[in-house]
Amino acid sequence: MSQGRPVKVTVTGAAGQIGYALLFRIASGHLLGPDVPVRLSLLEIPQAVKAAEGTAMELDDCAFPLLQGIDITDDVNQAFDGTSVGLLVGARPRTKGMERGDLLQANGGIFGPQGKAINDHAADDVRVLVVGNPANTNALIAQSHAPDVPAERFTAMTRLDHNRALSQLAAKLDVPVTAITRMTIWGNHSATQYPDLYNAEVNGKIAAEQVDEPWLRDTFIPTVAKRGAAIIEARGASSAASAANAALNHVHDWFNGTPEGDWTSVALPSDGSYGVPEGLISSFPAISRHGKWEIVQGLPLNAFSRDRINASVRELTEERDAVTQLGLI
Ligand SMILES: NC(=O)c1ccc[n+]([C@@H]2O[C@H](COP(=O)([O-])OP(=O)(O)OC[C@H]3O[C@@H](n4cnc5c(N)ncnc54)[C@H](O)[C@@H]3O)[C@@H](O)[C@H]2O)c1
Ligand SMILES: O=C(O)C[C@H](O)C(=O)O
Repeated sequence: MSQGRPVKVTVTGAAGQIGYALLFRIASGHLLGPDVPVRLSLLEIPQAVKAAEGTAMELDDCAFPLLQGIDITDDVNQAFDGTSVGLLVGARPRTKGMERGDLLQANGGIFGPQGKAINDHAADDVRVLVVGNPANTNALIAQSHAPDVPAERFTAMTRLDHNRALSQLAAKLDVPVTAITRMTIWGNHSATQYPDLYNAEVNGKIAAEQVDEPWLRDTFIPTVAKRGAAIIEARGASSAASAANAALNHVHDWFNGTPEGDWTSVALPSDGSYGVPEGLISSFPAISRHGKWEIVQGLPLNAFSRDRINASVRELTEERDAVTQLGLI
């Protein structure tokens, strides 16, 4: 039986691919838990509101016990009024031949107004996941417009990369994904991301010691880092269901905690950890305790790892400078 007051969850881009893969699972309890009622607030651009209404009709037709209302709007302030969870998905996806950073001009302008609306209208406990690409820098744009909201409540999604790394390593070693712990995606959700097998473990032993180095460096890392482009090549469109799944994993763990002795990957505003410049939204190993992400401290980084992380952080710094030049933060 669903208990208590519903948690308001705002999803932008509700009429899009990811939105369609996400909303029914949120209403089924996969976001916050099987006993947490939700109220959905769907934000779309005016010309897509009718499509969002169609999705809402289907949500109604599922008669979900946990779904206690759906609001649909093109008004950003109304969309975030009283919201506790913001899933900022609405943004243009890249197409074949583009890098995610090429979307900065097209999408960057979306996230400032949404950050301000969150600042002015969201609930005090609001937590935000930015999915729209380039996700890390779009999260920085949104966060920079919400000075009254603790910075760490703004995150960007690298959980899809994290899940991809688990899947690739499991296939290589012919183990279930549940045999793998302590996986980390460092840096930017881009081709410079660094999936770290020197701290990951398979059946309790360091992963890097169980694979050959050429495979690790020349196959595993590029396969994970460029998986988004491979999906676009194969599907003719960017990832949707796997992205929605990762968004659900991210928020579910944020609210419910990460497993004891393990961690996940979250792009968070840096506090200077691991030499990542303060304020950059970069992916770190993170645990969730009492609804708060904490960066896992003290992991050893060899020279190779350090170089890879530095390269991705350099890209994030360049993106931050670019959006500053554009007046977006
Ligand atoms: N971070 C990740 O791991 C990850 C994974 C997959 C996709 N993505 C990104 O997620 C975004 C959405 O992907 P998609 O496949 O759903 O795209 P899509 O084109 O299918 O849907 C995007 C939706 O956003 C809406 N939208 C555009 N501007 C908006 C605004 N200002 N407010 C509200 N809604 C707005 C559009 O009308 C559209 O319905 C893309 O930028 C894509 O690159 C990120
Ligand atoms: O690669 C993309 O453009 C979509 C998304 O960021 C992904 O990683 O699948």
